[in-house]
Amino acid sequence: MAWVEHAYPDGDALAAALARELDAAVQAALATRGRALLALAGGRTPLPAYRALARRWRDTPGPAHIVLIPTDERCVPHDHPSSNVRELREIFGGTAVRIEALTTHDGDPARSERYAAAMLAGHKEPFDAVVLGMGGDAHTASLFPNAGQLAAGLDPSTTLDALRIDPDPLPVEAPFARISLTAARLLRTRALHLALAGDAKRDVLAAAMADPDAFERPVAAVLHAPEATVHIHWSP
Ligand SMILES: O=C1O[C@H](COP(=O)(O)O)[C@@H](O)[C@H](O)[C@H]1O
Repeated sequence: MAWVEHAYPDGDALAAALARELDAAVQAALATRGRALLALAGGRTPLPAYRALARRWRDTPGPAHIVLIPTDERCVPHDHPSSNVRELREIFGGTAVRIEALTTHDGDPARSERYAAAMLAGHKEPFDAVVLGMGGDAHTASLFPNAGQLAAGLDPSTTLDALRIDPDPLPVEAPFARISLTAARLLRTRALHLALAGDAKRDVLAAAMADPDAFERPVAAVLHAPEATVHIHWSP
């Protein structure tokens, strides 16, 4: 386990730096393997970085063979305001990337869980980069503390790439079942970034750094994973 902490004066600086990191990971993957695979968190914090990345890719022709997968998704229809895949499709519109959903178009949780398993079976290679966010309750992706499926989502030896998670209680701002990549799948990556903003989240992060109990604070599962180097990007 290792952490590299990057503090920025503001969200714009965080976005620019994270976009540069992701672009570099993608360009290296394209140069060596001819394709790139990223997993991208939902939520508000990383969106400016994705917009900066999309601008780069619109300005530079030819970044094809790039696949983007959400780290987690709310079980809502794809045109719903809370849909992470809708957000990614809007942001990366006009670029040559392919965006895979973790859910069926109608967002049905049971069908979506099966759909995600089948889709991810076609993407078994390590991610070139993963971007995680973190909630105020220390959830990451949709690995929520207290969810009935959390143990399965945290199991380091699981063969599952993704699973349904029912947050308990449901978050008021997005009260939906989720499909989340498992911690094991998230950790199968060449680069791991955690983006967060504000003093409150910095305090939650500090608690998770000090205590490896991932049932209490699921983000601890990646912070304390034996082989992982987590790049932590923070701005006020
Ligand atoms: O529910 C979610 O929240 C977290 C954090 O989001 P933010 O808006 O506080 O940045 C996010 O990482 C996760 O992907 C998302 O589904």
